[in-house]
Amino acid sequence: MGDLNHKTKLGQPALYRILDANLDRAREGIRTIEEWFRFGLDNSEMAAECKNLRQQLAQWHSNELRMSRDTTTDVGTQLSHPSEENRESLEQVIQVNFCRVEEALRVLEEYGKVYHPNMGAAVKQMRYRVYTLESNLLAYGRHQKLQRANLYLVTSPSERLMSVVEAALQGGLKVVQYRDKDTDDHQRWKNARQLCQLCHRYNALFLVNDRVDIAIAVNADGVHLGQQDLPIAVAKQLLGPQKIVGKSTTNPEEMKLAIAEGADYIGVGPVYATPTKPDKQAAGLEYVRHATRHASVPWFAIGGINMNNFDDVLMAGATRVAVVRSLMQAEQPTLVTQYFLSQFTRVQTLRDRQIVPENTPADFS
Ligand SMILES: Cc1ncc(COP(=O)(O)OP(=O)(O)O)c(N)n1
Ligand SMILES: Cc1ncsc1CCOP(=O)(O)O
Ligand SMILES: [Mg+2]
Repeated sequence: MGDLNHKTKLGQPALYRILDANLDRAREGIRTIEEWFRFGLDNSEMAAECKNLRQQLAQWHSNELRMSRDTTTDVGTQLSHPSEENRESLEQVIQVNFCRVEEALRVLEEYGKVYHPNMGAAVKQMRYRVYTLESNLLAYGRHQKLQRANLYLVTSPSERLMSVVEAALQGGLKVVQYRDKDTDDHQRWKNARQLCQLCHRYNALFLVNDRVDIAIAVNADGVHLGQQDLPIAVAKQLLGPQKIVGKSTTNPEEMKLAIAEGADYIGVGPVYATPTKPDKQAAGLEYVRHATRHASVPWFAIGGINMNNFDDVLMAGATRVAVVRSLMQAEQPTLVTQYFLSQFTRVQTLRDRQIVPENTPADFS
């Protein structure tokens, strides 16, 4: 094992060099993450937390530790892995830097215990704060994706399940819900796992209908609950606060309650009668107009929506729509997705030019 307190060529203990290198590593990693919070996300709260962590680390970075640095004799400076040279996306940059910071903090925590009686505990606290920051970032990213999504595919059992979903994702779809009332749990779990991986490959959200347990098992982005399912608070307790919980509503009272209970988004419908939910009465465009005026969370008009009546739903004020058959039964799901998305862009352009008023249903009757 060698002499643990042996001196380096410059007469400094190895411990100092380890602490110095890892304080640098942690601070650099946090700075990299901080820049993204500040310039990429415009999130001052998360940027401030990074700054605070950096400042706390700086307090441990004493002159005696800095003086121990000797890069010329550091055998580690020559060691690099090809994967360190390539970054495929900004997301990967952030992920890699979180790993780097967490590793460096773990090293500081362990060796810090030898250096100063308070260092191990202080760094441990910081490590947990970094974990919290990471999970807040994940939650923030999920909610951003939800905010930006216009089109939502709710699946139905199909032999073409994976290929239809992938085709829609290729068309730009950003939210998918796995809904399957017929299959056994083992197959449900397998489908959900495969769909979850597929959606994440396309940077899309993946939610599970009704089943919190399956959502947890496959690490889905969240769950969609109906009026008869678990309460939102219970689902959030099980899933964790960073996941998305959506709720179906069919009338203004259910909408008010779902929002008060903390739904991250709501389904508004069925707008039209639909064979996908034969026992539900249509709520009509009137309910869409109500949502346009009163919903304070993202909401998706759902039920019987297709390419023919889509414009009516948009003109009633919907800016987000969920469909089952229109995509699941489409011969060319990519093209249908692109069509729906292009119509959202068209109407948004009209709204921006104030040809169609913002958040007010256009009355064309
Ligand atoms: C986006 C969205 N909105 C509404 C529903 C319907 O949910 P629910 O009322 O629980 O009915 P089932 O889908 O479980 O039959 C939904 N799934 N998604
Ligand atoms: C799940 C659900 N919830 C309200 S309507 C509906 C089904 C919508 O299916 P489709 O888009 O095929 O009419
Ligand atoms: Mg349900």
